[in-house]
This record gives sequence, structure tokens and C-alpha cells, in this order.
Amino acid sequence: MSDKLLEIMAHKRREIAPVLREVPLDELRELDASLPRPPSFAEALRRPDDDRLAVIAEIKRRSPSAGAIAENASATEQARRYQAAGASALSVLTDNKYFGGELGDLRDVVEMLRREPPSVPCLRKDFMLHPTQVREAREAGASAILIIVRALDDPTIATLYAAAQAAGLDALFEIHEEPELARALAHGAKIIGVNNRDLAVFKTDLAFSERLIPRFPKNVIAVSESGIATAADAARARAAGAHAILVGESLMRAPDPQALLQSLANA
Ligand SMILES: O=P(O)(O)OC[C@@H](O)[C@@H](O)c1c[nH]c2ccccc12
Repeated sequence: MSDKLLEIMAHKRREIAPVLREVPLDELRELDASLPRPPSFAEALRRPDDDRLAVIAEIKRRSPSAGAIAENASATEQARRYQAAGASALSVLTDNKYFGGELGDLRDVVEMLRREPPSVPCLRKDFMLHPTQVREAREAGASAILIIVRALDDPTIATLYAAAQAAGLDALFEIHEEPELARALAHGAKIIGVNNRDLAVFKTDLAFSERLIPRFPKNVIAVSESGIATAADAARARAAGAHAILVGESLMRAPDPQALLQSLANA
């Protein structure tokens, strides 16, 4: 694990310590049954029959690699733009210290999307460690959580995935290198994203997607994440076999995010 990822995970562990408690699977099942059903993340990502790439559009104010991106962006305003451009799903950063987001952003975006259709599924983008965070995600109205394989041991991944399934949430398993693909598959991952960003040096390289996505079993939904800024990048991800791309920084910085999103989807 890179130093930065280790640092972030250590911070996350301290941050959530005060709210940690045991969360039985039955409690998550009851919670799921008591709340409105969120739209399906997995369904939204399967390549539609017109063969366009699904775009997961991310709301991210800053990052350790880029620094400030759009510090004062309104999450709901940005979500409206993505929705209007036909984003298949949204990714909402809820980590505050490193990414400038909060759980309230996810709540606000979900609420806006409920009031103003069409509904779009949301991924809670955060560093998941414990079922308490899964519970928070479901309460906020997320459709999916992120499981970063290289940041977690296998028992923790199993616990998180079981919690997500009990809560009615999909999980995006994030990998970066070959051994993590085997680990994700051993857990029964149905949606796997290749992070093109090497967290050790913060450089992005689409070659990671090109190497790994062709090794996915056919029934797995493939996502290419990070470093996608142009239609040519999106076309590379698509040629590698990606059903979906996850795009943050370039959409947050774009003067016209709708036009960029559409050009990526049509690449
Ligand atoms: O801004 P980019 O390069 O388009 O990348 C988006 C997304 O892939 C990136 O934000 C990301 C990938 N994995 C993460 C894990 C946590 C936080 C953020 C991320």
C-alpha cells in the first residue's frame, strides 16, 4: 500500500472511531426494508444497447494528487449538470479531510434527484472500513459503496460486502494490479473498477485498464477509473472493454461539463 493510502486509512480509522458500534446484518436488512429503494447502480452501468459508454460522474472538490479542484462547488448544482448530460450514475466524495466532501453532500444530491427525476444512482465514494459506514451510506440514499481492495484485508472485505448486500447496496471493487483482481473475484465481486492512478506516484496511465479489464470474466461489469479527460481517453477505455468510466477532475474543471460528459459517453 502506498504511504498516502496508508495515511488516509489511518486517518479514516481515527475519524470513525467515535461512531463505531456493532452493526448486525439483520439491522441492515431492516433498515433496507424501511427506506425507499434506491435506483440500481449495476443496472445503470451495463452498456445500454446503443453501445454508449456509461459515465459515472464524480463530485470532488479537491484531492491529494490535484490539490484544489473546485473548492466552492455546490454538490447539488454539479449533480444537476451531470444529470442533465445523461450521466448513468454519480460518485459523491464524502471524505472531508482529503477530498473536501461530506456525507451531507450525498444526502443533498440524493434528495435533489428524488425530487427532480430522472433518478440517477449514487456511489458513496469514501474509504470504507466498517459496516457503520455502510449503514450511513444506505441512510443517505446511496445505491453503492466503494471497496478499495489494496487498502483492506480479506476478512474486512468480506464483512463490508456482506453488510452492503444486507443493506441492498451494490459494491464497486477497486483494483489497481493483477493480484487484486483475483482477490476481488474470490469475494464474488460483480462490479470491478481499475484505478488508472498509481497511488504511490499519483500518475494516471490508462494502460492499467488495458492490461486488466481484458482479464475480467464476461459477467463482471468493468469500470475504468481516473485520468480520463478526452474522448480519445474514453475510446481507449471502451476499446479495453470497459462498460463504464469514472470521471472526476476533468468534469469538475470543465467550463461546460455537460458537453464534455456527452463527448466521453459517445467516444
Ligand atoms: O479525478 P479523476 O482522475 O477523473 O478520477 C476519478 C476517480 O477515479 C478518483 O477520484 C478515485 C478513484 N478511486 C478513488 C478512491 C477514493 C477517492 C477517489 C478515488
